[in-house]
Amino acid sequence: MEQFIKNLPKAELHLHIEGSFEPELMFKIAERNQVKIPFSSVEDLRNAYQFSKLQDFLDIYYAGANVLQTRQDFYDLTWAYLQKAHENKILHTEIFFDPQTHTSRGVPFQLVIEGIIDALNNGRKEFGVSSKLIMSFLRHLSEESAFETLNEALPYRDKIVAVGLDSSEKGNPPEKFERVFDKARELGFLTVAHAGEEGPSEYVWGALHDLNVSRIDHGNRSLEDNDLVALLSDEQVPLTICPLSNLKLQVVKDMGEHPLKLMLDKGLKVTVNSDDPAYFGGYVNENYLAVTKALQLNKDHLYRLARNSFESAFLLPEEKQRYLAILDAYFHNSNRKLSS
Ligand SMILES: Nc1ncnc2[nH]cnc12
Ligand SMILES: [Zn+2]
Repeated sequence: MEQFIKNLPKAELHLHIEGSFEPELMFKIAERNQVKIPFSSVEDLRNAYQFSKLQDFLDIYYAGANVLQTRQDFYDLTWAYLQKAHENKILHTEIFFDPQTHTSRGVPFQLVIEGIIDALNNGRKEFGVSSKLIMSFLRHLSEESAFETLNEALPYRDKIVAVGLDSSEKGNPPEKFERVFDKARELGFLTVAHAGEEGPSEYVWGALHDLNVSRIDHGNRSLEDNDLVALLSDEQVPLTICPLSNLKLQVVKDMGEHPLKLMLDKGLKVTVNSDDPAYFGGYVNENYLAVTKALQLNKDHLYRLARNSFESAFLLPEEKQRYLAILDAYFHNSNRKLSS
């Protein structure tokens, strides 16, 4: 099964580029920029990655991002992820970036996005990995700050497919950003939002109704509301599920209790993603493998998850068809080998 997952063609739809910042690269860039990290070694830093809730992680994640200062830094960060993506048989990836994490420290928006875009272009050229960029607003900050960020993005309108919403969920409901999301949609951006990770199922309703999202990031707590489950299933709203993230942030206590299989059984459009792989112990294949082992998933489940990932991507219908044909060929070939 490990081999089947390793070579399974897939898309990744929930990946924070700042969350792919591996300690080794963090130390290298810190040295280059002459910034001090309050840890004596890579191991020391990794040992600090013990979280009991989302906020524990966010505190260390924002501290780590402080090291990033130049266009080259953002290039190196994104390039390192794309190499992992290619190794994980990701054919298409949709990457979140959090501009406010950087602009609030005086790092210009332009330098952040241009470093990322350079690497994405190179990933397309070197690996054939296609990509989209999603600009995420930090929900613990104000509506005004989100509007400022949206304005800064305007020169890059054609490079950003969607806006998203992340950071501290509890106490920062989707409706806080209703007007910014209205404006973003008016400007032609698609919308997504983190909802129902730690926050209640009401936030998933809010993301759907107030922010008009095309996908829900996480959405685990949707299961607490049967009417919501019915709507998500009827409308086939994609959920970008992140199993290792859920375990590390104690959204689930044990992988055996992860609701992913239940969600599939309820007809929800579930995808598997890595969220912040440098902090949560694995890239997308490790996420597939962890749920496969803990929930006894079979190849049909895995095919369904990979299929959902392409179907839920912000790609043109003909691009999706091309990827789905690659996936189908892989799946049929692997079944043929099995029966011969
Ligand atoms: N899992 C997560 N939830 C909310 N905000 C995030 N930012 C990065 N990862 C996140
Ligand atoms: Zn996330």
